[in-house]
Amino acid sequence: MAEECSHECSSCGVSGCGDRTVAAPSTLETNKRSNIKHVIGVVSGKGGVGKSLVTSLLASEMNKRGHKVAILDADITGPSIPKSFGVDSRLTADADGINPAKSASGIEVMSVNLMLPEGDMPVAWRGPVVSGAIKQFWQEVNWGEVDYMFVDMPPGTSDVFLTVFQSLPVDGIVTVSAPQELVAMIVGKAVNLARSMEVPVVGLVENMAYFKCDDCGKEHHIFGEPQGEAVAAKYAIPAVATLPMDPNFARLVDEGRVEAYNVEGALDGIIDQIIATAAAADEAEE
Ligand SMILES: Nc1ncnc2c1ncn2[C@@H]1O[C@H](COP(=O)(O)OP(=O)(O)OP(=O)(O)O)[C@@H](O)[C@H]1O
Repeated sequence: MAEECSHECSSCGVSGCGDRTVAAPSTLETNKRSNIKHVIGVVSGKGGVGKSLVTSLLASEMNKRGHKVAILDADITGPSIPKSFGVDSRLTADADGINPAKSASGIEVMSVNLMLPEGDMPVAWRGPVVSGAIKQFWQEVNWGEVDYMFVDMPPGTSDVFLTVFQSLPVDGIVTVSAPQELVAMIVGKAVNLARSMEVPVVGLVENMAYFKCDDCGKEHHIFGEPQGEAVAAKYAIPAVATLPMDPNFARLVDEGRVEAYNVEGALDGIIDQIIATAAAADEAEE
């Protein structure tokens, strides 16, 4: 404990103090038209590794299993979810709040890009404004009944990361990596931050792990040997998935038809783990 302790643990910089108390996160209420049962954050320690693509695919796979699914695009300054799903309709609102957009298969989507006059307008907001927007998406959108909400997080472990974990009742995170050693190390930062906030890490997706040659069928490890299994073992992550580098991803994202991609069961283990984590959370609440 610091020599002159003010008992203000939240503002104290002394590490390793045995008397530190961590304030329980006070999650925000949603509006009366929302009943969001489970929230899964999709994170990556680094930009451009395919986090938004994985968010879209996880949401689509969960939707295909018959669950009601929504995506909150918390990547406020680099929002790409509406484009992936071909959603560009103007949002409507009523006395209760903003109505989310809906994808072709019925996934609800809320993103700052749906509020801009033009999709290519930049969003150069400072951290607190970004955090405020995410809170508004949670509180002021008429989400309705949602079994699983996926939150596409901004890359890295910024203050927005903390906002989401402190304001939304996140059940677990899925972390996305590409197979470079540095990226794997960065995954560790996101995992450790989530754990320090007592949020379980339910899965690791190693994206762009290989490229399969159309002609000979051989798998080429363009970014080096896959290391998802090793990283998952190191951080005790229960489910691992591997996705190839596939031009069809980029094409379907460009066409706004990400839901049409067939992942051929590659994400089943992670989807199962998300459902198991949600069931455990429900049981603990009862
Ligand atoms: N496995 C893949 N095969 C081919 N293209 C991919 C793959 N994964 C992602 N991409 C493409 O790479 C680009 C970046 O992907 P994405 O936007 O999902 O990354 P991100 O991690 O969310 O980026 P940021 O953190 O900057 O938002 C997109 O154009 C996407 O279509």
